[in-house]
Amino acid sequence: MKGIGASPGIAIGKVLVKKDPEIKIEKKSIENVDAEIKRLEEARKVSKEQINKLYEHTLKNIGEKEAKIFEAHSMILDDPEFFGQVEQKIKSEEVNAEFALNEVTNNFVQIFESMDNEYMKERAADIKDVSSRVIKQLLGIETTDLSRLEEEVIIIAEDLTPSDTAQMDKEKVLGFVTEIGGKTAHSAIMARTLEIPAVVGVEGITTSVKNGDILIFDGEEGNVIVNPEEKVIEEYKNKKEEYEKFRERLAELKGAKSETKDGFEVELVANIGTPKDVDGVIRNDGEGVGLYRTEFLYMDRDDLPTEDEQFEAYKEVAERLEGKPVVIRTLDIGGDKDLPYLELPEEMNPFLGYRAIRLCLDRTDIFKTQLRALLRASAYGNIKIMFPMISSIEELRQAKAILEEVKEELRSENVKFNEEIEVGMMIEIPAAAIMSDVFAKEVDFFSIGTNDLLQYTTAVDRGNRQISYLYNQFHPALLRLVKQVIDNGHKAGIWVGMCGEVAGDPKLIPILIGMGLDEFSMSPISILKARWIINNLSREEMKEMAEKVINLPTAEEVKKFIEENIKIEF
Ligand SMILES: C=C(OP(=O)(O)O)C(=O)O
Ligand SMILES: [Mg+2]
Repeated sequence: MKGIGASPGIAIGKVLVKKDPEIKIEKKSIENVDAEIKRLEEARKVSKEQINKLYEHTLKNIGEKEAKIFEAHSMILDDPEFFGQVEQKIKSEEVNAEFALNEVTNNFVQIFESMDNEYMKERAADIKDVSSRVIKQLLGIETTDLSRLEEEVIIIAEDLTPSDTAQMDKEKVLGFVTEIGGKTAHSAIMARTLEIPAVVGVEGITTSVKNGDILIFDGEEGNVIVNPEEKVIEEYKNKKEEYEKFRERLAELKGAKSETKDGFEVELVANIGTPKDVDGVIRNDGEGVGLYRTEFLYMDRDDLPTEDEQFEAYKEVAERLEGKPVVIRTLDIGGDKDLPYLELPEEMNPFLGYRAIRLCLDRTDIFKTQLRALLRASAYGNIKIMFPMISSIEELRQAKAILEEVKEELRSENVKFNEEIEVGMMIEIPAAAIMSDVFAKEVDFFSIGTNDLLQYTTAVDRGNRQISYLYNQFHPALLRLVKQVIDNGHKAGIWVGMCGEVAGDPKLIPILIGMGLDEFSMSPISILKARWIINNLSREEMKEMAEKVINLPTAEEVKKFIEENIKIEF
């Protein structure tokens, strides 16, 4: 089977299908009401222990914010109103506990879901989650608990939610394969951060394998082989060994310069989502952070993060990077990244809607709080501020004006910050790329966001599997825009980086070197390989290659040209 390679590495092992079993709840009349209530109490107690363990595991391995979800679950389990109603039903109707619990759950869920409020709808999901945990306990149904695995496995699932990936026991999970998702899906980004091999977008995988089957997959190529012959297993074992040797060789590049054979030096930096991801940046010798996606600070919680909470997170990253550059992007919410508690209106075209800088310029309370936190943290390291989704000069000027207001506020309060802080913008909307000569005069740097720039340039939804064949990073239209942005930036004397997935694409890195890109920002796990590639290139030769490539008519031809003409021996 074939999917999209989402996180490099080869996995060989036993399958564990993460499927939630079908739950059938029958109504039964019972004679001993007290015994039934006791049975419910018992199931609640075990569920409580499970949730506490999940909380501890998440707190220790992921973070406080991610653990909060289990705190909420625990509170539901302790809710006297909710469980009081369940007991009442068992008593008055003399019915079994699972039936009573299910009925009460349905009532609550219906009420919450009918409210025109995203936040309450989310709470309905929490209640369902907790209730189904207790019901499974009552029925003796086992579910796959990804944080407590008995043996090493490859996880197969329809999709993995952030809390699934958060719970995973990295020691036992050899990798995962999902039906849903593309290279930029949350689960894919998470896999790369955890450095676990993964393939996404494999249609039909959950029904074609069963627990205990042997599976092989290649997280780079996206190949998945079910129950392979001994010969194939041997072949992949060798491949895996080679890959591991390759990673060891790459490890020797720690501390080396990121420069071409003819001395063109670039910066190889990392994309991160949380302060915890800095571990991976340091482990992989990142030369800084080129994109800190601050959305995650705002997600999976019930209210906005305070200025101090944000300050602590930004400061931690800046300090741990010890003076290396840290580009922090202001809130890029909306599109596929929802914040239920903001109660954003439903939109026909969320990717073209009220989001990112548009939302921030409207909700200046949210924006200013973040800018205050960013500026305060800038006193502790080399922070640069970056605005997402800029489509017009007016937006950029407005954002900068608000930043100036906040600076003035801090000055009047005698709060220290870096007066020289660099301010840049993402180039991820075609209008910004086309106008980059104008924008370049008003910012300190550009960072090209190819994930969105490709989506908007080709009008192809980056997450839609049905048309994913059209979402092609080799599209010459994208490459022409990239070249134009780099040239315009350089003409105005500013540096140009890239933080979309293209920056870490082994086939396109040589072309970007040819175009003169200054900074490459990617998943930490891709950094050393990128350094290897760059160390083996000649800038002069790549200049010519880039020239040729942007004059080819199709993505297919671009890819073929690169494969045939740029050979890098690993
Ligand atoms: C880096 C980008 O931002 P995000 O993936 O967070 O939209 C991009 O659009 O390329
Ligand atoms: Mg983007």
